[in-house]
Amino acid sequence: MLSRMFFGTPVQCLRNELFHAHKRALSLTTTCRAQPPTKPGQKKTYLRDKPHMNVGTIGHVDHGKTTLTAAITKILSSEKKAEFKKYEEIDHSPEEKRRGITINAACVEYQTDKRHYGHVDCPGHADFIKNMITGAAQMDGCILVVAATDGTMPQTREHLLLAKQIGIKRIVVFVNKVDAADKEMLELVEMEVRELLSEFGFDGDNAPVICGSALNALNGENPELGENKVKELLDAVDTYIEEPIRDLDKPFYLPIESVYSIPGRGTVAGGKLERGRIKKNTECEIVGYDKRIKSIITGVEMFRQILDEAQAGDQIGCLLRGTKKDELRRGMIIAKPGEIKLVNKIEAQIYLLGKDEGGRQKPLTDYFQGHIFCRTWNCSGFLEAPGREMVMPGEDTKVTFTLLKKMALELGERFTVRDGKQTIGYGVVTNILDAVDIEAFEEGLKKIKKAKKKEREIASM
Ligand SMILES: Nc1nc2c(ncn2[C@@H]2O[C@H](COP(=O)(O)OP(=O)(O)OP(=O)(O)O)[C@@H](O)[C@H]2O)c(=O)[nH]1
Ligand SMILES: [Mg+2]
Repeated sequence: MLSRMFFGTPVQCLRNELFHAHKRALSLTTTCRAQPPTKPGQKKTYLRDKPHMNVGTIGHVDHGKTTLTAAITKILSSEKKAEFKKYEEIDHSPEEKRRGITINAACVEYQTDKRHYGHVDCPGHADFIKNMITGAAQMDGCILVVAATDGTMPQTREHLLLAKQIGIKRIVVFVNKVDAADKEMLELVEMEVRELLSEFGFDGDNAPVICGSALNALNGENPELGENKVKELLDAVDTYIEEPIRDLDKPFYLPIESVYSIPGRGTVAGGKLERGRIKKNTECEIVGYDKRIKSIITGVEMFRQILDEAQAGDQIGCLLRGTKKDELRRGMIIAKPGEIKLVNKIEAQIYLLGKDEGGRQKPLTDYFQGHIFCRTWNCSGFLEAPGREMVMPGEDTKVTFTLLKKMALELGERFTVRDGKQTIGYGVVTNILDAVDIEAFEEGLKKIKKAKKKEREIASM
């Protein structure tokens, strides 16, 4: 039934549309684990015979994350455990840009003997950190790529900080470009990476560090540095990155990562199911950015295959009945109706990064306007630090945040604070406060700012 709804016989063109839409939103690739379709044109059903995990490549710009991702799929494709994804297919295509979606973290699918993986290739440039936050938010563990020719760089640090902040516990390191590096540098780079891991609270002493060449692996050259090292890396990922305990028994909770529409069929929202299970024909509510929208999930898919039941940890697309694409946006949450409280005022403990950690030069004062990034959403808000004149870089303190929109935000959730393009701190929600009227708050704020200006003018007379 579902396959007919998604791909009924009159809709050959929609199959293509869905294929591209999936490629765009979830970049779904292989079908190697699927049960074969029973009728031509029918979609395959996902076969859940191994644990599914989400990993990805992080690291400084140009250190070889996309090359490594392509090399992994190439090597596993020879064992029919992946479909080879060329470098150009993984990197952000003009198609993606033409369709007007933000440059997205690409996701490929592969499997080892032990596990089935969704792998996010995060863009490395600082401008793309916003997308890195949403892409990385889906990972259970990461592969940190560090070029032996450069060693650790500013974005190596920033990605490690974000990885820590979104709760990643274990990281496997791939020291790349060994083919082009001075051999004496290798030991130094390995030491430097281990130190950096420890500095950010990872187990720098025991994290596996594999030194190789993604380019050699991709080009089928020099197997000692290429293919063999990529296999070693995959073994390390299989053994060192632990399977997270999934919250299967809680009500479902799906932060939306991407939204697209299939003409004539409906709207599909994609993302990682954080908690619970979803079956088709489940009632849901889509909440966030001041909105609550009722809908019914009429179909669920993962990697272009139908799911009888999605489980926490799965990277899925949900077909939503009667919901328009324009009503939805990345960052909203699909949840059980009535389950989610919309919040615009919180108390939080924040840590403001010091100057030497890439943070602000100046202290923060009351009513500083920053941007909060949490799960897949981001929203502007005003910070107040009760009882304090200012918060210095390098300090941690209790603050309140008033957000401009009502969002799904829970006690204990972690978030990043950014000032423009700069990450300036991170925090954890310690209390949910009653929602405030934002218009009245902004009016009040104008008056306070005016009064403060006057005070300064009088003081300088
Ligand atoms: N010599 C050598 N070059 C490599 C290796 N891996 C990647 N490169 C080259 O390094 C450049 C950057 O590689 P990418 O894979 O695009 O790097 P990236 O980390 O994905 O870059 P961003 O996504 O822009 O951050 C390309 O020219 C690659 O061909 C390697 O193992 N050896
Ligand atoms: Mg890349």
